[in-house]
Amino acid sequence: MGSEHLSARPGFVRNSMEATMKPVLQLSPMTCQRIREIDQVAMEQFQMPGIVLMENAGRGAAECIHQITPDGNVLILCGKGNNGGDGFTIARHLQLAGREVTILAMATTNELQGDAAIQAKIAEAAGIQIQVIGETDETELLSAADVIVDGLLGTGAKPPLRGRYAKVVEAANASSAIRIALDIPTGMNGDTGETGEATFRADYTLTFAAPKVGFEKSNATRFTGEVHVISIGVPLKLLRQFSS
Ligand SMILES: NC(=O)C1=CN([C@@H]2O[C@H](COP(=O)(O)OP(=O)(O)OC[C@H]3O[C@@H](n4cnc5c(N)ncnc54)[C@H](O)[C@@H]3O)[C@@H](O)[C@H]2O)[C@@H](O)CC1
Ligand SMILES: [K+]
Repeated sequence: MGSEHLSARPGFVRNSMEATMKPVLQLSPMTCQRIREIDQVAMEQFQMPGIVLMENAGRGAAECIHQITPDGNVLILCGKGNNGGDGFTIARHLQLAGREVTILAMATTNELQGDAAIQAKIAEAAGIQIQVIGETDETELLSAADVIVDGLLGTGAKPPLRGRYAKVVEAANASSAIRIALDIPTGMNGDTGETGEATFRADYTLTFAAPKVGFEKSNATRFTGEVHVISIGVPLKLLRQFSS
């Protein structure tokens, strides 16, 4: 029986956000350092490899993006670290959901390391279109996008933005696309909420594990937009250790 008949059956749970499980415990806002301790404890005490955390983060963020913007083409900006790794992961899950996805990477795949390099290689093998900054007309890509996802910098970076990051952020802000930031809007200090001259102005920020304390500072919401917390799949016992 084709799937089209399934959805006609009463009570059929459509494959939507409601079907996604949410942790029973929401963590209060934390500093970037405290968040990185969660990742460390998850890896060292709970034997969770970093790539598993990244896969959970990326899949959860992709589901949320697909819910917020059910259609339109998606341009994912990927930095050189694990924030970029999340972007490569998201690309695969959105493609799987039938979305048209393009990646604009700040570095070539062989310049990446660790979990980000793994996710980038998987995206390459999956045939996802990856354009590298400087080797493509990024303004054309940015102006053609319906949705722009900011996977440039997360908890591992502090403004002011170096190199081409500021130019890409300003071009993204000038576009008419819906803007979604991963973890922290690039250009914002996650602990203080301070923003440099170039800060990604997000309509939504999908932040991992817990909100960042900087999001509560004055005028931070101008750059975070609506904040959604995305689970990275760490055990409830770990969340309990970190909930004040
Ligand atoms: N296992 C984990 O640690 C997980 C981390 N996650 C993601 O990983 C992110 C943290 O990743 P990283 O620690 O690799 O750091 P980021 O990816 O935030 O940034 C680090 C990279 O940015 C560059 N950089 C730093 N400051 C800069 C500046 N001012 N201008 C330009 N470039 C700058 C650094 O050279 C480095 O290449 C989180 O924000 C989250 O998105 C999630 O995947 C959840 C799991
Ligand atoms: K970001």
